[in-house]
Amino acid sequence: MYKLYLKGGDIDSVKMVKNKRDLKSPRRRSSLLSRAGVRGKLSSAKASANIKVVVRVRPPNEKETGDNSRMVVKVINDQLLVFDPEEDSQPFFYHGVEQKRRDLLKKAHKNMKFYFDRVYGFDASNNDVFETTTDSLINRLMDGCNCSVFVYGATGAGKTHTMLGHAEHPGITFLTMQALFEKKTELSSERDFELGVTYLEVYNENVQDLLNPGSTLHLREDGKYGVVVAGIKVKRIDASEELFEMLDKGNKNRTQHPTDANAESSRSHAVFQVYMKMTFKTTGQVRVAKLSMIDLAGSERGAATGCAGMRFTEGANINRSLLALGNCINSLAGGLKHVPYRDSKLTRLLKDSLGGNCQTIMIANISPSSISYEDTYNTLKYATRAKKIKSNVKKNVMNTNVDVEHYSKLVEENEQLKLRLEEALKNANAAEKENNGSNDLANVELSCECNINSESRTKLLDIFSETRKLQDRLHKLEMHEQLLSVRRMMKENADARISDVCTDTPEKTKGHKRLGATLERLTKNVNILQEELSVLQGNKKKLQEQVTDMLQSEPNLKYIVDLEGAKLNVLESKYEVENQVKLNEKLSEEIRAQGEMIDKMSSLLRTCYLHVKGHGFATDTLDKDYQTIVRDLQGFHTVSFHENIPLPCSPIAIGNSNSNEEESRKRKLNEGSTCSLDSTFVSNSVKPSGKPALTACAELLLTKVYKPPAKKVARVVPLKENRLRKPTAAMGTSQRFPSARSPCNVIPPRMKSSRPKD
Ligand SMILES: Nc1ncnc2c1ncn2[C@@H]1O[C@H](COP(=O)(O)OP(=O)(O)OP(=O)(O)O)[C@@H](O)[C@H]1O
Repeated sequence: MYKLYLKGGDIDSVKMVKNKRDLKSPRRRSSLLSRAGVRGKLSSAKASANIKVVVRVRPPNEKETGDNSRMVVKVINDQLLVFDPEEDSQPFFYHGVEQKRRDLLKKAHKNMKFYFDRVYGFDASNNDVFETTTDSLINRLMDGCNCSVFVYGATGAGKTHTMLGHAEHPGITFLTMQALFEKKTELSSERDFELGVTYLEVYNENVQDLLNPGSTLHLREDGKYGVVVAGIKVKRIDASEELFEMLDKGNKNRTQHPTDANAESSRSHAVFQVYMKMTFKTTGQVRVAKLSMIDLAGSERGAATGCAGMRFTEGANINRSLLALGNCINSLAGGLKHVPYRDSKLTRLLKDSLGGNCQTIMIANISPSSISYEDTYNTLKYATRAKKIKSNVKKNVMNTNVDVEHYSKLVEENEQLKLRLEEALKNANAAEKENNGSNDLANVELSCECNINSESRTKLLDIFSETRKLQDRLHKLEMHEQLLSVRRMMKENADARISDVCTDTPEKTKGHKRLGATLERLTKNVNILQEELSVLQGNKKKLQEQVTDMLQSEPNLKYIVDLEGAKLNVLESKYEVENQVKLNEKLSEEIRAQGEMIDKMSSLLRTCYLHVKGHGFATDTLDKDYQTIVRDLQGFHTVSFHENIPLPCSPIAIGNSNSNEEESRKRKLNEGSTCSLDSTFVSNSVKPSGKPALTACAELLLTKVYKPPAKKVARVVPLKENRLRKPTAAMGTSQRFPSARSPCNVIPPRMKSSRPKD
């Protein structure tokens, strides 16, 4: 029988479980064991493609060391653990005779073997976890790749301890940021860095900013960073020391309630994100990267927390979003095309961490005690499924204006090189003609001491001609794919808008279906194009290899290779610029359309607000939210690092609003404490007065800020008199429909003046 020799001892009796049949068939068991052995060796080679999954077993707490519980997790080595191991066999007597078989009255142990990229036992510190997980992400971030870490597990399993820790044992968030700052200092001579952080929670399907608590925030798709939270304030930090205080402050705002399992149970999903922009000082190349660190709420069953009422509903909501997360993990692991990210806010937020352009690490926390038997088992199964997810990591290198300039320079240089080489070849031809009176190119090359075989030359030129054709096709496909991806992103945004604006109406369902179908089609087309692209890239590579081989055997061909290579470079640069121009056109169109839509929405919002206010139904929160939107329309929408917005933000004049809140906001901006790094709709031109120019809709709202109507004395009107008249054709429009422009004229006097509470 196959045996596994591992550091922790001989474990050939342990099962590697895939499905229930594995437990029954000895043949399948042994084959699984051998496969497991192979997998152990291969895992590191595949780690970059798959989500890295690690498991941390926390030490038992006081309650768990009592008599009523036993340890159900045994760490065998740093990649393997056994769940519910068989206990050392105790002699079992029946009628005074020792039995060979075990006590049949006792429940069978699962004795399941689980492999992960890493397993941490009781002794592992936060620093150990950091060194073997997130430390490796720093270099990926510097390359411009998005990275995510999320901790998963039941309540009290040690998620917050791992993620945040405390002053003596800082968690991986702090340790990672510390390492990030060290790297930043190391690279500061070659790159300029801009760094901003956000900290938010998803509680009962609402997203809240933990650093600036206020109204609920919405999610949006962003071309650069994936899913971002619209309107969230990005806080600039310059040193890791500021971080602990900031996280502590954010944590105090986090929704926590004691449960039976944990006195300080976090009942929300907390997401800490770092946005980083790096500009290379020499080339001007820009890289952006996002690091997300997510502390998920407990995945326990309702019974484990002993919760009822509100807490039970809360638990149900937590489980719903974790269920959605589980469904996404299942779809991704199964390689399905449709992944239900939209089922919850949590999965929308984690979309790019799970299935997108992101290097992801999942840390599953478990308790070793039999008290948490079911939860631990579920967590281990969840983590095993997550291991199958593959992510697509690529570098976020932006083609900024600087890059376009760079390309134009390259085009120019290549053009010159091409001319020079053509000139050289012409001269060589002419010289050869003079000498031999022959037009034979082989002789021409002889004259310039190249000694090129004409057959090789023809072959080489054929290869280059083939490469040019491929290049042309590649360019067309790339352009198509790029535009399709942008369209897909826009459709996703439209889908998000429908979800936010409409209630569950047939129109919404219809709209959703339509958009869903378009999205599916676009995704399919993008995938087809990507496949074709990779085939073409492969062909191009083969041609390049052929050229390299020829060069090796005939170094004299170098002249031709240089000339043809230069031609190709020119072509490539031209295509790059063309792609960029097309993309810019498309994005400008989208921005224009969005601007128009915002104008319309602002107008409608104003009308609605005036009506609500006029009827006396406006609550303080509504007033505040309205003023916030007015301010936001000046240009704080999504998260991005805009070229013209300095960090920390320069003071921004806020139209004619002079409320206290406005003052405090200006003060904050002056201090540079918080900073919205974005400006999707901000107009960059600064008026001579130093005030930034506002968008049309912001101007509209600011100039027409609601002025409350003169107080009307409530008039008791006899019911008959107050009855609404049926509209007739003879009536003017203003009589039939309340006018948005003159709300006070049509608002009937209120019988009772009572301000509604929030
Ligand atoms: N590896 C560890 N070493 C020592 N103590 C730990 C470890 N992991 C967790 N603990 C302790 O266990 C308790 C519960 O941990 P923690 O609050 O991190 O759980 P949690 O999974 O975040 O729970 P919840 O989901 O309810 O917030 C804390 O008192 C914590 O200090």
